[in-house]
Amino acid sequence: MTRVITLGQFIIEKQADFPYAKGELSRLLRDIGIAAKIVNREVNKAGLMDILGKAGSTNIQGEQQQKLDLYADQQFIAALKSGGECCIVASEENEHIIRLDTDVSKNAKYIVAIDPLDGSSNIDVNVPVGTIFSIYRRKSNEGSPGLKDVMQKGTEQVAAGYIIYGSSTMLVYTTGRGVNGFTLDPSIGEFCLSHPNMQIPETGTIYSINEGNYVHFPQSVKDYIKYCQVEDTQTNRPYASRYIGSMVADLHRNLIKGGIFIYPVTSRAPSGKLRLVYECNPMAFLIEQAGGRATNGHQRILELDIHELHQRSPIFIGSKNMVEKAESFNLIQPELQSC
Ligand SMILES: O=P(O)(O)OC[C@H]1O[C@](O)(COP(=O)(O)O)[C@@H](O)[C@@H]1O
Repeated sequence: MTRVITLGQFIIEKQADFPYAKGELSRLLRDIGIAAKIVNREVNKAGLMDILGKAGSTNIQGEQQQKLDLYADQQFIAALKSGGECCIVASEENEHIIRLDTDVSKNAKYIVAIDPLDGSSNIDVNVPVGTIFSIYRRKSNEGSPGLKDVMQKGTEQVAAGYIIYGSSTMLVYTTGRGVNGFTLDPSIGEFCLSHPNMQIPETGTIYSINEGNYVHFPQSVKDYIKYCQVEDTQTNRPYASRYIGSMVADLHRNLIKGGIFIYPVTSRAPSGKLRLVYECNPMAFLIEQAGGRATNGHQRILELDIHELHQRSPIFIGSKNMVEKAESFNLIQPELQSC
């Protein structure tokens, strides 16, 4: 009989990999797991609860906030606050950083950047949504931590991952030593190791991009889409077009099957749509740890400088060979691309 390894057990066992670890990161990952279970419970019965639909407010991105966006935001912040291992949260749903200044948290070592509910446009239609998280070690030793502790390059992340609320609920994360996936077993209320050492295939036959924006894409992106659609059995083309509209769900599929996910600049979104700090950086860290590649068309996402908390970036992410191929279409500096 195969041994069931729960997330908690796995985290403790892996703690030995970090000579300096005193359990804080383990406890922080545990807290994220707890909040994920609470959010999962509401997502699963969303149709029965007054939790679908708009909340009537907009976030800093000018997006209509969904009730579930706010619910998930509150649950993750509450779990991180009571856990005491996190001193600052940066969330898609909050314009400013949130200082968790309880007696315990204010001296905590870690910063969490989070997209509490990714794929908001899919909430009401029962299509998989997710949560994306990124963890940094606090830089400032004196005084209270601040924005500069959050505005670290993606290369500084100590851990990152996502939760996908789909046909099953999974938590997939990395601490810089590979990627592991855990499936929630509702009968015991535990995330159990189901996908050890996940590796994204070096190449694939799936491309994910919102082709509804085609007319707004730069010529180089249009050329790459055409390349994906050309008949060529040698290279298994045409590729299949798959786009769920939840970054977590599209990347989870590509992580398992191989593929490329693209959200480029467009004439309507000259810096792209997805947010660098809590969407692009955590997914780039995870996909790179699984053997893939993530760039803004020419520069590694993880090396991009952070100027603003809710900064956006174009992203080309997934199977290494496919991203390199896309880059060969002269995907030059985003701001220089004519749309
Ligand atoms: O509808 P579009 O423009 O294709 O955008 C879809 C993308 O936007 C997102 O929904 C953005 O995330 P949020 O739902 O967290 O705002 C991604 O999950 C998805 O990949």
